[in-house]
Order: sequence, then C-alpha cells, then structure tokens
Amino acid sequence: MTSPAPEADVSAAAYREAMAQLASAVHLVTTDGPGGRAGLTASSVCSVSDAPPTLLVCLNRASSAYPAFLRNGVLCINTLSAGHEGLAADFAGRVPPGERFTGEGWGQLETGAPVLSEALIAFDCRIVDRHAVGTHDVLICAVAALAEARGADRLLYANRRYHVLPR
Ligand SMILES: NC(=O)C1=CN([C@@H]2O[C@H](COP(=O)(O)OP(=O)(O)OC[C@H]3O[C@@H](n4cnc5c(N)ncnc54)[C@H](O)[C@@H]3O)[C@@H](O)[C@H]2O)C=CC1
Ligand SMILES: Cc1cc2nc3c(=O)[nH]c(=O)nc-3n(C[C@H](O)[C@H](O)[C@H](O)COP(=O)(O)O)c2cc1C
Repeated sequence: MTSPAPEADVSAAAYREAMAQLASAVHLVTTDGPGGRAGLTASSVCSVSDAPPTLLVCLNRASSAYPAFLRNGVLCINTLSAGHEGLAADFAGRVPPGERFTGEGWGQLETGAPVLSEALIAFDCRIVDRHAVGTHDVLICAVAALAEARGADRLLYANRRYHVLPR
C-alpha cells in the first residue's frame, strides 16, 4: 500500500483546472461476477506494457461501482466512439447504477465483464494488482481479450466537454 502523499502545495481546484486542459479518450469501464454488474465512465486509462499486454485505470473508491470491481477481479475497458456521448453521461451518474445496462447491445469476451458491442475497442481484462493513492485505486489490468470495431470517429474529452476526432 502506498503511504499517504505529503501535503500538496497545489490546490485541488487548481489541479483540476490544469487537468481539464488534457484531452483523453473516454471509456465505459464495466465489470460482472459474484459482486454484481457495474460500470462507470472513465478517462484515466493508459497503457503500461505490451509484454505482457497491461493497462491501468484509476478508480475512485467513492464510486458506487468500486466494490463490484474489487469483488469480481475483472473489468472491460470499452473505448467510446463519436455518438456515445449519451452513454458516457449515463455511466457518469446521469443514470442510477442499477439502470445503466438497459440499452445498447452488451456481450462478453473472456472474463464475463460486459462488452459494448459498438465500442471502438474493448479491452477485456483481469485485475492483477492494485495501489491505493489518495482517493483512488490504480488498478493494474492484464488484457485477456480484445475486440475492435474499426473505422469509427473517436470520442475525446477536454475542457469539460466531449469532442470528436475523425478517424
Ligand atoms: N479521474 C477521475 O476520477 C475523473 C473524475 N471526473 C469527475 O467527473 C465530473 C466532471 O468532471 P469535469 O466536468 O471534467 O470537471 P472537473 O473540474 O471536476 O475535473 C477537471 C479534470 O480534473 C481531473 N479530476 C477531476 N476530479 C478528479 C478526481 N476526483 N480524481 C482525479 N482527477 C480528477 C480530471 O482530469 C478532470 O477532467 C467531476 O465530478 C469529476 O470529479 C472527471 C474526469 C476524471
Ligand atoms: C469524462 C469523465 C471521465 C471520468 N473519469 C473517471 C475515472 O477515470 N475514474 C473515476 O473513478 N471516475 C471517473 N469519472 C467519474 C465517474 O464516471 C462517475 O461520475 C463517478 O464514479 C460517480 O458515479 P456513480 O454514480 O457510479 O458513483 C469520470 C467522469 C467523466 C464525466
């Protein structure tokens, strides 16, 4: 477990203002298993290694979905394409947790985590490590399967709004 960070000399508000300038892909991070089905919108996804294929996602422990991710030990990173802004808003809290999977086609790959059939890319993963840092857990995930729907425009998030990056 990582020791608590020393008192930051940058305010959280100033940090958020700075971070809002960064453009990132947008994902629905989903899970299913003994802990139930859950999901949230996330932008804190990045590659760690390609040998073996490994990525990370940072999960707020206050999120309603957090207990399910820990209990299930698996997740899917569903990278969104243009036209999925509504889904991103739904999974970011616009829709209550228990009602987030009613629409859209959802399937599975290896782990049983929900896979959005129209996702630009789906990274089906097993959680192999976890580091608590401040309010979040950094989840280290081994990629067990991949699916991709080529050719769609990308959905980005920057300056607190969504943007489309043509393919
Ligand atoms: N990594 C995260 O946990 C993120 C959380 N959010 C949440 O989504 C909501 C909408 O955010 P915005 O409209 O973009 O404005 P905002 O001013 O709350 O956030 C601006 C930027 O700061 C960073 N950020 C915000 N809250 C954070 C947190 N609790 N932990 C780590 N980084 C954080 C993100 O990069 C975000 O794009 C807010 O409640 C925000 O907390 C948004 C993006 C990332
Ligand atoms: C564009 C965007 C990116 C987000 N990225 C993350 C993230 O990387 N990690 C995280 O824990 N929450 C992130 N959130 C916040 C969650 O989607 C959600 O708002 C929060 O978990 C509360 O949802 P709940 O109703 O499931 O508790 C993001 C929100 C938005 C709008």
